[in-house]
Amino acid sequence: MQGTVLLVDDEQHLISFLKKLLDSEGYDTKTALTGEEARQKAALFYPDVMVLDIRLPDTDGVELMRELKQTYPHAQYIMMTAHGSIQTAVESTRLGAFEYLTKPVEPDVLLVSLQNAMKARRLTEEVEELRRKSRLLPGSSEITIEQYRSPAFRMVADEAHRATDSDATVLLTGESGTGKNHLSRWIHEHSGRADGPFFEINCASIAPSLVESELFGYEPGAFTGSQGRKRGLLEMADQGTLLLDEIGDMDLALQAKLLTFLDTQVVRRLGSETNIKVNARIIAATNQDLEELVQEKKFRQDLYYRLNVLVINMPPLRRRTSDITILAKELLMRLAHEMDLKNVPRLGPEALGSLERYHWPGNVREMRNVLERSLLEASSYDVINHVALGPKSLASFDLSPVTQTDQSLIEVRFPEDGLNLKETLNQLTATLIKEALARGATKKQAAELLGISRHSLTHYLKALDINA
Ligand SMILES: Nc1ncnc2c1ncn2[C@@H]1O[C@H](COP(=O)(O)OP(=O)(O)OP(=O)(O)O)[C@@H](O)[C@H]1O
Repeated sequence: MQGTVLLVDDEQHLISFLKKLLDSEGYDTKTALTGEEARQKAALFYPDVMVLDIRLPDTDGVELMRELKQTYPHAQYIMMTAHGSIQTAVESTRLGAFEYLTKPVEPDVLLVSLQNAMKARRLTEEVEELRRKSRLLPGSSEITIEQYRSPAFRMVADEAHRATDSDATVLLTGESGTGKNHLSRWIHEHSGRADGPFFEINCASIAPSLVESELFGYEPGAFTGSQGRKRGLLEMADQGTLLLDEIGDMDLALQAKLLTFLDTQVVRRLGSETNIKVNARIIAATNQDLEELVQEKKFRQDLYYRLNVLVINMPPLRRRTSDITILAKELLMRLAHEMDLKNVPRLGPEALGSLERYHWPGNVREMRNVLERSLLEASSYDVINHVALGPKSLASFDLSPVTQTDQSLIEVRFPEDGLNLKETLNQLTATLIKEALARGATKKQAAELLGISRHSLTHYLKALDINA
């Protein structure tokens, strides 16, 4: 389809003739005989281009354009005028009309004008999209997940590939900063919807009532203070993807509305009776335990089941130690780009060792911050020899089971005569390493089980005096 056009003129025969002409050229053509009808049709169909007669029975065409432009600023407007009102038509271009045509309108002239207006319409959309992308994530089109080799992340990559092959709703879980948002973009950009829009909303950072109007949109007067008309993100994400970040924080009443949307793919703006069919893929993300929230009655069970179809669990960075070198390179590349550096800095062996030994409570986000700080503090931008890790480095050691399937707990015996943190953690590290050596046939496998590099394993064996 070429796009949606709204023709507004009170001459019924002219409108019928033009509609036939435009339909045959592949446009989705809507018509209106009055200003009031034009307002209603515009609200229903969001035309890309509106062709307005300057003289309408109930309103002045230029006034109508000025009004519509406020609600639909991205649409393009073509004015039609009889000879006597050319001055007014010229004035309309000053107010933002794309062009004016004099009556009787030549079909070819109208078609060329429409084609150009459609092009301009698409261009504004593309510029908007580019602006949005560059604001959100520089170089987002280069997101890659193939380079990460840790077993924990390979599982993620496999699931992500599965997600690109379907339109199913995806649930991304995992600690804060593990890259859920990042992965959702990858899924979008590698799915059949890559040419469609990607939008996101964080359900925790704005008030529940606002989340609802952002998602579903509204009509004038839908609630106190609502002015104008707004399309919701679900509508805007048509043919694309919408990320609902922090879904665990979504209000219960809104959860019910979301569930209805997922079942029907139909949206109704607040204050409207009209159903709008939307084809948007939903990715939901959370760092909370939704099952626990269901038990606490803070999350609807039916919605949980509905979301729990294609679940991708992002592993914390401390379980992806063998990815650290590559991830650090990737982050440095992005930082260098953002800081306009000529070369991408390298990491010295000592700095890399520190990154691998650290436990990353804030995950990838923390690593990015650490590298940024180190870059700012570095004396040269060629090699970073030192990374400035936070004081939390050891205190945040993860005591939960190493794999999801392995539910066995590790007991820590606290010394009676004091709680020496370093000693306790060393004891725990040694226990884990011995267990990994017993389970893995080779040192390489043991290192993989532990999620660390062979180099780090050798370091620990030596430092903790373990006989392999
Ligand atoms: N593979 C990656 N390569 C480069 N940067 C990454 C990667 N993964 C995550 N990041 C960066 O790390 C930061 C945190 O990632 P992201 O926002 O995706 O995490 P999140 O899990 O969605 O966090 P939260 O739960 O707090 O919303 C972002 O700056 C993101 O660009």
